[in-house]
Amino acid sequence: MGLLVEGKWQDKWYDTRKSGGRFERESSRFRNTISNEPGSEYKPESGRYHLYVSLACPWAHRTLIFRKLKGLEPHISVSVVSPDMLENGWEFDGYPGATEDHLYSLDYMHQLYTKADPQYSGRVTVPVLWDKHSQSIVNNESAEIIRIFNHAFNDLTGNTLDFYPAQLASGIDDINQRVYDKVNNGVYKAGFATTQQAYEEAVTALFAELDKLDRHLASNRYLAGEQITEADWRLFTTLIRFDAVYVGHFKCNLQRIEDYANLRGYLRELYQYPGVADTVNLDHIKRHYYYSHDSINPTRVVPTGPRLTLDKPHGRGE
Ligand SMILES: N[C@@H](CCC(=O)N[C@@H](CS)C(=O)NCC(=O)O)C(=O)O
Repeated sequence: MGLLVEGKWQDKWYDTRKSGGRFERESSRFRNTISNEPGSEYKPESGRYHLYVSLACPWAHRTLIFRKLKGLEPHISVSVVSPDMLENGWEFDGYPGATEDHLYSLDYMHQLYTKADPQYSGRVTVPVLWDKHSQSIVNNESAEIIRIFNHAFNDLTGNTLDFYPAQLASGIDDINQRVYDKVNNGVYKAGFATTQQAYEEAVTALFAELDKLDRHLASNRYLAGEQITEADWRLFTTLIRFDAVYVGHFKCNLQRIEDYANLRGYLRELYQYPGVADTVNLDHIKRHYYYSHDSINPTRVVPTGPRLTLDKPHGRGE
């Protein structure tokens, strides 16, 4: 675990001293888009782009789901890093279910960042959407990559499924903001807190939001109403990791998703949505967190359980 400083790798854990033990996520640096607009540097073309992901990472997982549901697999290739993120950060080490770096046979993700910008300073995160033509990073912010996947390649794929429809956009944005702050990032704030107070703040806000979402799902099939949207997929990648990792490793243990009357079935339904289960790798998920964060789990022992019920009937149609 570390970061790049002016292009040089340094092995450092998150510094929470200045923020009262609170984990603060750095914003992503590469924020370009892909479009057919005149003057656009990055045009939607088959075979031109490559996605770098970890199957463990909830942010990268969003992009894999959109790649799958939007029919982009034949057009955008993928490399999968090892779940073990150790002193060199994300790497390609032959772990089962991971791949090599299909483009450049690099050993480490930080080498990809310095290929894009030799003076790069900052964290080396996944996902990364890479342009093979200019050999640069198009975007490394998952929230933007899924928006790109949602529409930019529609002419190429003929897939017009829309997970961010204009008439629901402002509602989706509001949900995303709450879910990001309290749930998606909330579990990290709880898990990486280094003071009791910072942990309690995060865990209290997290479960208040989960309670609220569970109540909402008692009378609504999905977060933004009657159709699945981006807001659901963004919540899904945290929920699928929750009982297996966040309850134990990040101490988010007031209750499990399995104990929520509505979130339980909702999670099963999204997991059972055609194609989605193929994007879920629970071995990478458990291994990454329990093995990589040795300041939280110094023995690196990965738990055997829990037994999950993701394939059981979801009952959401009723
Ligand atoms: N805002 C980014 C966050 C991505 C992110 O933080 N990914 C984690 C993995 S789950 C990572 O690569 N962390 C490495 C680090 O922080 O050094 C996004 O959503 O794309």
